[in-house]
Amino acid sequence: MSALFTTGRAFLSRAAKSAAFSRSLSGLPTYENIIVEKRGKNDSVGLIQLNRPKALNALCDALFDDVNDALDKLSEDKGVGCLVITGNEKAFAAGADIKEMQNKTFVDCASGNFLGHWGRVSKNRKPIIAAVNGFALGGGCELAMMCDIIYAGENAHFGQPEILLGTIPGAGGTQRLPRYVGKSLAMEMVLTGNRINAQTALSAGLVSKIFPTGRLVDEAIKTAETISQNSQLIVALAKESVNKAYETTLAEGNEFEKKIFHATFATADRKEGMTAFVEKRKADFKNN
Ligand SMILES: CC(C)=CC(=O)SCCNC(=O)CCNC(=O)[C@H](O)C(C)(C)COP(=O)(O)OP(=O)(O)OC[C@H]1O[C@@H](n2cnc3c(N)ncnc32)[C@H](O)[C@@H]1OP(=O)(O)O
Repeated sequence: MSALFTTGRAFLSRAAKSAAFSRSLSGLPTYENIIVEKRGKNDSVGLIQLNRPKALNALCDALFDDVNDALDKLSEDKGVGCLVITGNEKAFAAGADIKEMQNKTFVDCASGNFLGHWGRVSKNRKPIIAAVNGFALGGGCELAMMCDIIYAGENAHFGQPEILLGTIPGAGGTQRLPRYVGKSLAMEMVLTGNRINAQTALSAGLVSKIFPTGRLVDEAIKTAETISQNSQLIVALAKESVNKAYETTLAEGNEFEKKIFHATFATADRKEGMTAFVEKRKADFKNN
């Protein structure tokens, strides 16, 4: 399988430059601005690599359409249990495409719901890990925060520099960043445009682990593989329940959790998990 992937990768990077939405050797579509592969044991991890290196992966509309389409395809794939989004070693993403935004008017933004389609990332039912090397600025930082777990490479830098462009974060930065790092640091970042490095991001709780730059993606894939071995059904419920903590009161969140917890007892996977423990064997989840 790994030989096929090597071939597939070489093919993808050439194909990605030519026709968008054609089919690759692995059966996944190829895109103009991203590379999509399946990795890990049994192809259980969907890897999306942002691929506009000359523009430091600036998030133009077309790139985000590619990301949304790939997420849809990977979500429909029953063999894929977890997704990883990454960039390259210099940049995860340097933000929304400033050149594309430069001449937009208020009417363009409001009538076209500018950036509205970005929010689909956070609505995906499968868990998503952001593997961030280099710059994660503006929309890049916001994209990482839409994911469920953020791992950073040692050279990662996070920031919300929109203030320096005369605007404010528009894809969740003012809402998610304070929830991750607290009000004071979030305010400092949003009001000054200053960046934080990987170490600060770790101590502030924005990322959960730091890895050497060259190992980051493999480590993210390893965690994604571990998640993929669990019941996809229960993983989706667990993700929904954790995310509730950011959207509701403690009392409502606890109520929601209890209902979901009780609901797991209606699944075959809950029965299998507990039976496997008692029988001292590995659980064989069927996602039902
Ligand atoms: C979501 C919302 C609401 C807002 C946003 O995200 S606004 C954007 C926020 N991001 C930024 O303000 C970062 C902008 N970029 C930079 O400050 C720098 O590029 C850098 C510090 C990340 C890296 O500097 P470096 O000197 O290493 O590289 P550059 O020569 O500046 O860039 C290389 C190449 O990439 C183009 N680039 C970089 N970022 C963007 C961007 N966000 N949009 C469009 N293009 C971008 C840059 O223009 C240059 O290309 P050219 O040489 O062809 O101009």
